[in-house]
Amino acid sequence: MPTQQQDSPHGVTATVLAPVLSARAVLRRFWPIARRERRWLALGALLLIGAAAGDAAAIWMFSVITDGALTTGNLSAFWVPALEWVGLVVLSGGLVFAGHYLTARAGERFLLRLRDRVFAHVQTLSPDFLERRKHGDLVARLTSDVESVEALVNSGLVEAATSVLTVVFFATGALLLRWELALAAFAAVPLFAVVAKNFSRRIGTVARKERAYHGELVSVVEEDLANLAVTQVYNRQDTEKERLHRHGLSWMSTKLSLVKLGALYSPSVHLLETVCVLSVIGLGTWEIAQHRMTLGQLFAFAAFLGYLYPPVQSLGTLTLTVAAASTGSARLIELLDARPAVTDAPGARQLRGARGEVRLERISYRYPGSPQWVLRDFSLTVYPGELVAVIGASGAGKSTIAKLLLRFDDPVSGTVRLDGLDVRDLTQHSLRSGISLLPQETAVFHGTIADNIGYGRDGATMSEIVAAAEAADAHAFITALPQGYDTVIGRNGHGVSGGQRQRIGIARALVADTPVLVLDEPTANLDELSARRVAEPLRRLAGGRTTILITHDPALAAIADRTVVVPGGQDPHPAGDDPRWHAETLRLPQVGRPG
Ligand SMILES: Nc1ncnc2c1ncn2[C@@H]1O[C@H](COP(=O)(O)OP(=O)(O)OP(=O)(O)O)[C@@H](O)[C@H]1O
Repeated sequence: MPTQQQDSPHGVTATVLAPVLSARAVLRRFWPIARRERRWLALGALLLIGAAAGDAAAIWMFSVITDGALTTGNLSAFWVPALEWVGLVVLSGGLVFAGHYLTARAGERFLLRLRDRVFAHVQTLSPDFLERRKHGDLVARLTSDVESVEALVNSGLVEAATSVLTVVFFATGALLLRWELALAAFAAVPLFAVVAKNFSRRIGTVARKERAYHGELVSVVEEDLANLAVTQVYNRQDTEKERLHRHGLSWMSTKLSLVKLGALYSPSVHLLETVCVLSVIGLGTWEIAQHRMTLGQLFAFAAFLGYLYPPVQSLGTLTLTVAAASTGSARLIELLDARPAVTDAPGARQLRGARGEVRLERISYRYPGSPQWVLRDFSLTVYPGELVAVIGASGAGKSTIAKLLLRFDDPVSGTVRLDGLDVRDLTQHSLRSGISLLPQETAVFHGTIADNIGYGRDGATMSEIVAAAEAADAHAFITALPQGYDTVIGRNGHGVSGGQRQRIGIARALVADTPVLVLDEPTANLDELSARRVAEPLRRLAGGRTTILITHDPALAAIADRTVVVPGGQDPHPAGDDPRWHAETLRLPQVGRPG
């Protein structure tokens, strides 16, 4: 299935529309998720159908009052049917209320479950897969596309059921009153169907464009907000404003096309409806003149038709809902069908109490879709408690080693072992419970500093958080903040410096307290002073743990027990011309415990 957007090598984004799916395909795929809601949907639909039956009976009362009281002037014939009529209105009002509430509740619960399910699936996908996507487009899929599926699977189905049965009630009423006239009126129904089909086809095409443009717009907003500082530094506000405006214009024009089609649909159907009702009144007048019908019956007949056409119209509108839902569903299915790069093997084992021996055995790896080998026959053993610096040219594959160890993907050949166990035989959850990763820039969530440090381990206590912050040399700066550990930091670590953010990351890793630690260029984004300040906490963090320290910084590499070079990459010398790299360090063996 094609993706919604594809980036050309030149960075120009082409919009690729979602494929067309039939209503049946959408239902087959998503109906199982509505399983728990089915009885509530059925009950809601039954109540709404009951309300429609109440309305049909009320119309009958109208005919009784017209013929019994109105045309004869007999007031005593008015009260009983009038009271019955009021009773019916109260009853169907109650049924409408309960029916709408139940179906809406079922719809919302379906929405919640579908969104949870899609998000849970997204969490199984590799970070590389998600990085290739535009985040804004993923956001659109998890929000508005999920809603469009709900509109079909729940509300749509209930509407279809109630509309069909409502049509049956009012059609039966009309047939019972005067079947010849009723058949003449029904002759118009195929006309409604033709109009609805025509509109739904056109709306379907525009809706697919609208969804795609919406995804693009959300992506641009997301990217612009994330990169606001760069925009301001390079004075590119106008460029970004113009870009957002352009995407906004595309979305606006497709939305207006949708509105135009929707707005044209209603009057077209209304015109059709008026012509039908007038033809029936004309025919009915003739029937009255022939004494085959009373005035009350003609009024009731016209009322039945008045109630009959709206559900016919809403069945037509439903085809428009299907068109929109088809687009949203296709985009969700594309995401749901994306297979995770790795899954737990059947019978995968739990890793418990790891000692922390890491062994890469003749690993070869290339990224999916890339012809280029990143690692060829690469081997490395890191013994429990050992701190090994991994260096190499840019692009040599150092970070790739970290990804393979954390099992974001599996090597094409070779084996990654933890404590002698092939990581493919372990559950991903238990494997990752044994390894912490400290990247170039610590990711922070919108929340307090305490929450961000405690993120390392579910259930971490405040005293553990404070102890970790002390060991990470973060306690002093945290307590100097007016709110201390309760200071809220934004998603981008707003309010704390790069070095402080890394120390929060170190504290988080200390809280996690895993036997294996991967430090992926932890000082790369820091100035020399901050980098030096972080070195000691890093040493404390690494103490007693198996640590792989990926770095370009010779001073930081000096804290390692030994250094390993990853061959390849773009730079002929792993550390450039920096004389601080000790030639002998670079020649240390890659496999085997150092003497
Ligand atoms: N998701 C990806 N898809 C395709 N190729 C990738 C991906 N990530 C990295 N690469 C490529 O794999 C190679 C190794 O990347 P990696 O990030 O492991 O290098 P590195 O040694 O850590 O580099 P640096 O020191 O610059 O961080 C590079 O050529 C890179 O372009």
